[in-house]
Amino acid sequence: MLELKNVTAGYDRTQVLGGVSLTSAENGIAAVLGHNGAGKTTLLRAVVGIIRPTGGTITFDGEDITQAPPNQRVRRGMAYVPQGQQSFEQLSTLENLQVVADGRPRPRRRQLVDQARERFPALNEVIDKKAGLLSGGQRQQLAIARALITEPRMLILDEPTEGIQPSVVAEIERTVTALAAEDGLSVLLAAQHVGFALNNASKYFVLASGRVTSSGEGGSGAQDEVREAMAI
Ligand SMILES: Nc1ncnc2c1ncn2[C@@H]1O[C@H](COP(=O)(O)OP(=O)(O)OP(=O)(O)O)[C@@H](O)[C@H]1O
Repeated sequence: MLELKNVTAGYDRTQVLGGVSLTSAENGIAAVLGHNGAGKTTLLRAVVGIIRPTGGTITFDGEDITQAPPNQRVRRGMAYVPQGQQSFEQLSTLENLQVVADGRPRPRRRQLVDQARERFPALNEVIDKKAGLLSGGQRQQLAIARALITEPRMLILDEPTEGIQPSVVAEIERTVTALAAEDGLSVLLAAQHVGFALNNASKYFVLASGRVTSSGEGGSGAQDEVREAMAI
């Protein structure tokens, strides 16, 4: 579905990605693993079009989208949840969901909001609370729920469980796994911590200094190789 070939990208004169090639997992999770500063966020930004590659190609469903603007990528079915759980802080949880639903065809809006709430039942407990008053875990769930309302085919998550309390982490992990397994979403997940991302991934890519240094099939069997590649 998503394929990167030899992608180089960075900021002004700083090259961060030094020629990255990878392919996503069809109906599964592709995990991009790497330490702080390895280039994971930069890679996801290039995928969603926030920064343009300086070289290489990105194709999505066989179409070259290397230079396509972000809105075109969204229309093609990408949904990006950046690190930091952004939402409208002054709006309630429900209003945050409805704002996204307003961009969908009218007859589907209600159903899309309901489905997102079913995926993240914890949101129902804070449905009228302002998003700015939610916990980090609740905000992360809201951010993913908002992304789901756009009915994506590919969900792109940047460190979705970073800095979140462990009980909520497990819930987010369960839901992300279910979205891939049951809803057939392709998930591209950037993570620093190997455990969940690797165990539930169909494939993994270790990124170090903007290059893929190790890749293979996911699952617990790959732990040793990944830990060695990441020197942990
Ligand atoms: N807006 C920017 N302008 C210039 N350099 C940047 C910018 N954003 C990131 N960088 C640099 O790019 C490199 C890779 O950062 P990136 O955020 O992609 O890594 P990461 O693997 O996602 O790490 P983290 O987990 O800390 O976000 C770092 O050296 C960082 O300083």
